[in-house]
Amino acid sequence: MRLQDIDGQSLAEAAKQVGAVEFGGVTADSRKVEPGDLFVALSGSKADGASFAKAAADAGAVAVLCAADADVGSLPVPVARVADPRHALALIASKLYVPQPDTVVAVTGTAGKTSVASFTRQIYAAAGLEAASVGTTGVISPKLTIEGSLTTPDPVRLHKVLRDLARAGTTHVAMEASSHGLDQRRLDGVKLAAGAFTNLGRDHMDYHPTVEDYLAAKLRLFDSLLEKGQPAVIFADDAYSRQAEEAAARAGLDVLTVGRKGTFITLKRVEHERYRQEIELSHGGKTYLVKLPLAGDFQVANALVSAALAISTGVEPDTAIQALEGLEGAPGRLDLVAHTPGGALVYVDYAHKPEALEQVLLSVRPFTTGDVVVVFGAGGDRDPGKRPIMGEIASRLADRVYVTDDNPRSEDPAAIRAQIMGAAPGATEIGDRREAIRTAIASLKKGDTLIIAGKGHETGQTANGVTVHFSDHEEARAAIGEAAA
Ligand SMILES: CC(=O)N[C@H]1[C@@H](OP(=O)(O)OP(=O)(O)OC[C@H]2O[C@@H](n3ccc(=O)[nH]c3=O)[C@H](O)[C@@H]2O)O[C@H](CO)[C@@H](O)[C@@H]1O[C@H](C)C(=O)N[C@@H](C)C(=O)N[C@H](CCC(=O)O)C(=O)O
Ligand SMILES: Nc1ncnc2c1ncn2[C@@H]1O[C@H](COP(=O)(O)OP(=O)(O)OP(=O)(O)O)[C@@H](O)[C@H]1O
Ligand SMILES: N[C@H](CCC[C@H](N)C(=O)O)C(=O)O
Ligand SMILES: [Mg+2]
Repeated sequence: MRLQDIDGQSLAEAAKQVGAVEFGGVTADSRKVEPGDLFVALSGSKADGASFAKAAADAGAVAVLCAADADVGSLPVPVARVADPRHALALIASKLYVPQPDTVVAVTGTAGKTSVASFTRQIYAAAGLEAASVGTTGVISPKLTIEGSLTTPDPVRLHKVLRDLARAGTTHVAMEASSHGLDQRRLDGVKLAAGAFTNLGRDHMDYHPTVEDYLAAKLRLFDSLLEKGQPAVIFADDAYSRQAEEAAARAGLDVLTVGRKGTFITLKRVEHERYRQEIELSHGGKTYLVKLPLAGDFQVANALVSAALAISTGVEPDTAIQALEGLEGAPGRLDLVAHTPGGALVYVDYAHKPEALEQVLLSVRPFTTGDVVVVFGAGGDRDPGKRPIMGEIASRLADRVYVTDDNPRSEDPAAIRAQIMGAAPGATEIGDRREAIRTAIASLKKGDTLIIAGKGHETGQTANGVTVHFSDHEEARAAIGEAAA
């Protein structure tokens, strides 16, 4: 491929600068260059790709693409300069690694992305379509499963995954659009059929300087990635729904709102049962009664967003809504691990940010006849501001609180716990997560509900650069066995 083969103004000038150089692949990582590749130098949070341009050329890169002001030194290969190298990288990857599945939808929001991507995949599958989801828990499809790493993979990996899925016969993909992914242009170049917004809360304040910046990154999905007239599904009952609706309307999208205030799918009534909920909703002038086999108010929101994404991309409304009755929760999202022999419920959940913790604790209260108990911590090298907020939420909404370690990464675990404990009067501090889970489980009485929050599907715990195997599911089951023995 040559740069001049790629349509679009953004690369026209660069194409002139490198001439008719042919490249067979593209990468932004000098360590992954294969002979014949185009190397794109990105200025990142830790390193400046420009300083690796020489190494890339030495490894066989045939040309280098970089920012207008990048200092790549003198190189034996042609150099092209563009205003937005991350956008260029994504665009080039999208042209090189083809085809893409016919229908790709993306969901953004602080919480619910993994769940919505999973539910939408399940609805497509129930409609008889070959479907996949791509996100925090990896790539999930009938033919290709890849363990997760980033929520939104880098553009080169993403486009290779989309190509592999398409080649394997996948026609429908639901993917997560993280704020990092949107900000870093990882999804530019994906031909999207629809987008969705779930909610906005506190997250990633170590990356985004302000909440406005964080919201703006999320809204790139609507104002930069979708095309006029395409569906924008918006959960209508969040504090930021209005802003999302306005942005989508300004971009000329087809705004479809869901929720109690929603007009595309209107939520009329919810009745909580222990592990499931009965919901009444209306769509297109018809009323539906759905038995949603999941606990948690927030799962109703996620289910409605997913149904709307499926309907707006061609699934029959009756089929999409009927499919909600068969949904399975995404792994580690309010995941019922066990009933203890003593009559308590134990859930593993991925709430690692304030609003998620608040939602999950509120969600289990209606069916908890005893105490709500929570075990949680906070990850190191991530926004420290959320720690006291989560401490306050836990002590306000749970009856017993155990503060423990999450993934301390490079931080001192005791210092992280102290920041939570300072805002959680009455909480018990147990650094060792295994011991915290055991102590919490041993304390359970009939009717209690325990939430082990923060790590969800994760199977490792990272401290001081070392990751050891650790699964909240396994630990909870082992502790229940021990308590019963
Ligand atoms: C802060 C952040 O998002 N960083 C991501 C970003 O790195 P970066 O662009 O800042 O890269 P950098 O390390 O500074 O290096 C700059 C450039 O030099 C290149 N380089 C570097 C070294 C070398 O020897 N040669 C070389 O060419 C790098 O490949 C890169 O192109 O781009 C990289 C490639 O795509 C990502 O792997 C990396 O994710 C890091 C590992 C990460 O932890 N990201 C997290 C925070 C993240 O993205 N999370 C979101 C949201 C999660 C959620 O809420 O669900 C996600 O989507 O997963
Ligand atoms: N719609 C929602 N509103 C509020 N909280 C939610 C919602 N959906 C899920 N949660 C909470 O957030 C946690 C993570 O959910 P999920 O993985 O679906 O979201 P996500 O946006 O993909 O999160 P992450 O960015 O961490 O991957 C759940 O375990 C639950 O505690
Ligand atoms: N995608 C999120 C996941 C956090 C999960 C939590 N267990 C933690 O380690 O902080 C992040 O990397 O910030
Ligand atoms: Mg996710």
